[in-house]
Amino acid sequence: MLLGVIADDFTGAGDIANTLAKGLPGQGGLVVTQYLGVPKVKADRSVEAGVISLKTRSSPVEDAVEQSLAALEWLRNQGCEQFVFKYCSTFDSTPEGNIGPVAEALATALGVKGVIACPAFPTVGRTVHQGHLFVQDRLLSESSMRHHPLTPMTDSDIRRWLAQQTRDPVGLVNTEIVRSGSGAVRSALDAAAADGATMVICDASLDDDLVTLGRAAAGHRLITGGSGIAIGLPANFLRSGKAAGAVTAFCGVDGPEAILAGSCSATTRHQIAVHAAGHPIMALDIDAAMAGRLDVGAILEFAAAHRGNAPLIYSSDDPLEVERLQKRYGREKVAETLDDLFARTARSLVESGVSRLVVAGGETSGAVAQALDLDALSIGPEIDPGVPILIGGKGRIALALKSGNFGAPDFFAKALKQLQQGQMK
Ligand SMILES: Nc1ncnc2c1ncn2[C@@H]1O[C@H](COP(=O)(O)OP(=O)(O)OP(=O)(O)O)[C@@H](O)[C@H]1O
Ligand SMILES: O=C(O)[C@@H](O)C(=O)CO
Repeated sequence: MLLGVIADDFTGAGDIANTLAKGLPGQGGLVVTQYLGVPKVKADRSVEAGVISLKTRSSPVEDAVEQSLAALEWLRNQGCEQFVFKYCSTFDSTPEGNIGPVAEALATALGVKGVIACPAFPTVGRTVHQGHLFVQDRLLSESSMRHHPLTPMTDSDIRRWLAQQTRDPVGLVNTEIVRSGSGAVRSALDAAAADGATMVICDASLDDDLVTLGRAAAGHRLITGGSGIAIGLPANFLRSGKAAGAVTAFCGVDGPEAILAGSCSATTRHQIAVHAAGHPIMALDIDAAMAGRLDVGAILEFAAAHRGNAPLIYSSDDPLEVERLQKRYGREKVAETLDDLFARTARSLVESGVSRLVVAGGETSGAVAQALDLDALSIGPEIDPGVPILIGGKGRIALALKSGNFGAPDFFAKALKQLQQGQMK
């Protein structure tokens, strides 16, 4: 294994696994495996990039640091020479963490400073200018991320946001330097390190900027960012002859299906509305769930009754209703109860024969994937930007774990079809 990725959520892990497997057009990517949690056994020797999915984005800081260091240790033991800490392209975090504390702990363990921090993912409209993060044509703090249930993003100046979470000062490499080439970026990172910065926000608004950053990162022990930061990394390993690259055949999975949505993002709620126009949907009663009165049996009956017609079960709601529930029961308690509900539902669905499962939301996907005990997933073709088909488990389950904000309006129906049909990549 050459490259090790520590991802702070499960959908983000799939996102970067997809980027590494694809590589640059015409150049190809790496042989990638996505692990669910820190594996207990050694990796297969064929794996060139290992992506460890953690569920640490919203966990207490100390837990996030401990789990990330455990992941680093395992990846080091597999021989990795470079490590990526993958977080969200909308920089999901709170003033306490977890991006800053985890990144500084990894940097200390690896003995490095002047580390790239770049959440940009231009394909889905996330760009960084003078250290400010944009979602399409809006500043992050003016996008729907302002109302995120767990990590409301109220400051677009991610240098200032990150500085609240870090011990060391945070540096900036702006667009002018990035457009001057990888040599200029390397010098700027060295200068920031000499000034004491561990984390250095790097501007990027085009894939070409990310390719430049990727080239500048060749030989760096640690890189941090969204999946975009990985665009240029496979080429470094292919160019040096260390990696042979990936050619993978993928066959679809034919079997019963279900869709679970816990994301409350505007994108997911729109996708649910589009799906509802032609398919059965079931809204979960959160008050009943909080009172322990929500029966998984009723969800299974709904899924079984609508087998073949893409049944969707969701908790997703608008910001006002989310706020009401969080005020009434407490944010953590709601998240814990819904994670548990989705986990039990997914396990029962798979036990009842479901073998194609689409899940919306990083926390929700984490709860589901952990409940299914899948260990390692292979990466299939991309459904929409940032969302690959994933295959795993003894019974061969096909999954699409969708980040809350990703996917076209008709994502749910399209994903189920692609999980079934498969295609060569
Ligand atoms: N009706 C609801 N009321 C309150 N909270 C909810 C409701 N439905 C879901 N939630 C909470 O919202 C959170 C959604 O997080 P999740 O990571 O699954 O989606 P997301 O943040 O949109 O996705 P991503 O992390 O991929 O961007 C979960 O913690 C879930 O418990
Ligand atoms: O970077 C992103 O936006 C996604 O991969 C993600 O992490 C959402 O959970």
